[in-house]
Amino acid sequence: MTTTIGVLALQGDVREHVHALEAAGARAVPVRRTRELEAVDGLVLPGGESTTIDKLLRIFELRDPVRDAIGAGLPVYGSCAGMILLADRIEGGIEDQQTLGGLDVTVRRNAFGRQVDSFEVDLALDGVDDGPVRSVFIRAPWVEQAGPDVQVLARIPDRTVAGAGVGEAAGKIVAVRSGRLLATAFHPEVTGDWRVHALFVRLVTEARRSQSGHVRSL
Ligand SMILES: NC(=O)CC[C@H](N)C(=O)O
Repeated sequence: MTTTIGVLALQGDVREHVHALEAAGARAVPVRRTRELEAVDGLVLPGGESTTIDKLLRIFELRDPVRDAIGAGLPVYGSCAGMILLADRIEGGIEDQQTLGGLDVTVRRNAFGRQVDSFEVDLALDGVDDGPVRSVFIRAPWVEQAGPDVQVLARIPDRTVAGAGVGEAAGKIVAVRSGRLLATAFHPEVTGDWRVHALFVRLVTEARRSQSGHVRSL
């Protein structure tokens, strides 16, 4: 059976993730309702605006169901705003901004500066073979602090990039994994290189297999 992955479709670049997931071999469906959430093997939280997605999650009454699903072990990949939503702690959020949480990291929102400070860079990513990944940062966060169980997959290289505050950015963590949660500060869905999505599809497929194995062994 094909792995089905939902893309939270409240705001952000939903279409790009649907396309990337399908190119990486999964079936991809938009998720706006609880019953749609219940039908997926994994979920992508897209790039966009974390403050808006946070508000819409509450309006659509999806915040608690998504939090519960994460707590129950649903594999989730967050890209940019999605990384912010997965973080347990946030710096630079607006008043009352909440995250879904699950990932033991502190993210700094808009860490690289403003929209004009957006940039691209080639990153070596742990778990992704065949060379560096072209990584697009658009008003991106970085991970300020990661807990002991969080695996760092990529950091900003020393020689770097255009834009304000970049000296400070060298060495910052921009991709992490913890159990079934994966997050990148950048947007692999816009580059035509589907290796990060393929990594997530593998993670979801393995989680599904180990679950059905578990059910069989009961
Ligand atoms: N490209 C993005 O997803 C930008 C994230 C945005 N700055 C936020 O705070 O949500």
